[in-house]
Amino acid sequence: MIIRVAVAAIINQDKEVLIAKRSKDQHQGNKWEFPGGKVEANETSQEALHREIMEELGIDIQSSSEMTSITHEYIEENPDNSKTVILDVFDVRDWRGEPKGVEGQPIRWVTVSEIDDYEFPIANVEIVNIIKHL
Ligand SMILES: Nc1nc2c([nH]c(=O)n2[C@@H]2O[C@H](COP(=O)(O)OP(=O)(O)OP(=O)(O)O)[C@@H](O)[C@H]2O)c(=O)[nH]1
Ligand SMILES: [Mg+2]
Repeated sequence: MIIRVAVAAIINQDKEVLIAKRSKDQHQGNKWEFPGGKVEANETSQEALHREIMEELGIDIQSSSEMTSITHEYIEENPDNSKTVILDVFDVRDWRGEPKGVEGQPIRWVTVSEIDDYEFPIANVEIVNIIKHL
């Protein structure tokens, strides 16, 4: 199974990035993530980004730019549960509204020097590296 995912590196004027905690029942549960979700059929990654960020954080992205795209294969003990994710990552600096954990998920603004204190899915290593060097 291959799934395409649109994710946002939302960066504020203090150069902090917004992270959210995945619930324990989700894939890669209890880890921190960059908000976003699966791209649906008949939707571009950017459209999915805007939709997911409104659903999860209640903010309206005004502009976004492509940051990177990462392909990662999660291999599970049960091969039926293995999946390849393609993360289309966007740099977001401009939005309307105040981000909230609409789905009850904890959210946090973190600085580059704090980011290593948080555990992310392995596929996110490259994203974290890019953010550190912005
Ligand atoms: N949102 C998000 N998903 C990530 C990240 N890194 C990463 O490997 N993923 C993987 O991407 C996949 C899809 O993300 P998701 O669970 O947010 O999808 P979604 O919002 O549509 O969720 P849903 O299926 O509950 O409706 C998951 O398997 C998740 O583990 C990340 O930083 N952010
Ligand atoms: Mg999601």
